[in-house]
Amino acid sequence: MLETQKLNKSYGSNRALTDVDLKVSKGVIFGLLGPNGAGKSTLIRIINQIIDADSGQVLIDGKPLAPYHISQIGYLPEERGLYKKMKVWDQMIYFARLKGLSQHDAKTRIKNWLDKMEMSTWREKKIEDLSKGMAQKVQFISTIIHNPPLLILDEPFSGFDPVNAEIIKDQILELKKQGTTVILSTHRMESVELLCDQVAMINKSHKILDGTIRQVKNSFRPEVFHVTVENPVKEIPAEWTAKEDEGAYHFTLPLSGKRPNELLEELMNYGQISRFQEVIPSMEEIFIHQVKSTHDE
Ligand SMILES: Nc1ncnc2c1ncn2[C@@H]1O[C@H](COP(=O)(O)OP(=O)(O)OP(=O)(O)O)[C@@H](O)[C@H]1O
Repeated sequence: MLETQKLNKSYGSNRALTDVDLKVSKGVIFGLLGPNGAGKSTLIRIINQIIDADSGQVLIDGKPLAPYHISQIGYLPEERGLYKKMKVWDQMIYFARLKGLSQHDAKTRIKNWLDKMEMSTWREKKIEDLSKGMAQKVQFISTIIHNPPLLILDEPFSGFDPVNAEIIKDQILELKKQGTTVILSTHRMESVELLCDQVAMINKSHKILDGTIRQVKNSFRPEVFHVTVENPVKEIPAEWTAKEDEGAYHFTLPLSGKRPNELLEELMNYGQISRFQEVIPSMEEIFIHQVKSTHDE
């Protein structure tokens, strides 16, 4: 659906993107990750044709990025931009018409979305009278009202309480079900784990890793297992520093070159094994590890 090839961008002597190659498959939720100042917004602005890259190119469905692609992209920027004096309904009609919808389609879709987002009673309120979360909902609906095949969401959950964040999350999953490709830029790693199929991480203008969540996690497996032995029949070695709890011994062991089954077989000599579970790092742990290790270079 979207590909970037050797994208470069500098602001004066400040490099924001260095040879960034990305491939976003159709219909996936793609997490664009990276610490503050990594270059994510710059990349998003290039895809949205707000700024130009210094070199490299962006392809959408195999075609070089062009002005006609703008109508195919729904973009929720990090800095929200609504007209404070306008009423919710008028604001939405304005955005929908701007995206090329007929008056009739705009009205039908906005009504549906306001119902879905539990905002129907707010349609005559001015934006300035809304809470931050409500205004965020208005902006979210305005972003997706024209059913764009590509959605770019920059921190879509910021400003939402957990209940409303859940509503937005469900809507993003629903859009994915309908075939929308979503690029999600967020610092909330738990949302990334829940929502994303693929991720790419940018740090100091370079892409430092990418792949499916499973591939990324597999490449950071520490090859360590959590083990529990119930009522051991043999003394648990002291160096395993096991914690005892009512006859159950819990400890963590590295594979140390063995295959998991070999380790398990060895452990079975100690008694009933009620837990043998590989330690899989969270995306949060991987993020922190990667950012710190490139920082130390
Ligand atoms: N308009 C600008 N002029 C000069 N430098 C800029 C400009 N916009 C961004 N930069 C610089 O480019 C680099 C990348 O910034 P960018 O905003 O793309 O990062 P980001 O990953 O989106 O960060 P954040 O998570 O904080 O939003 C940073 O060093 C930033 O200071």
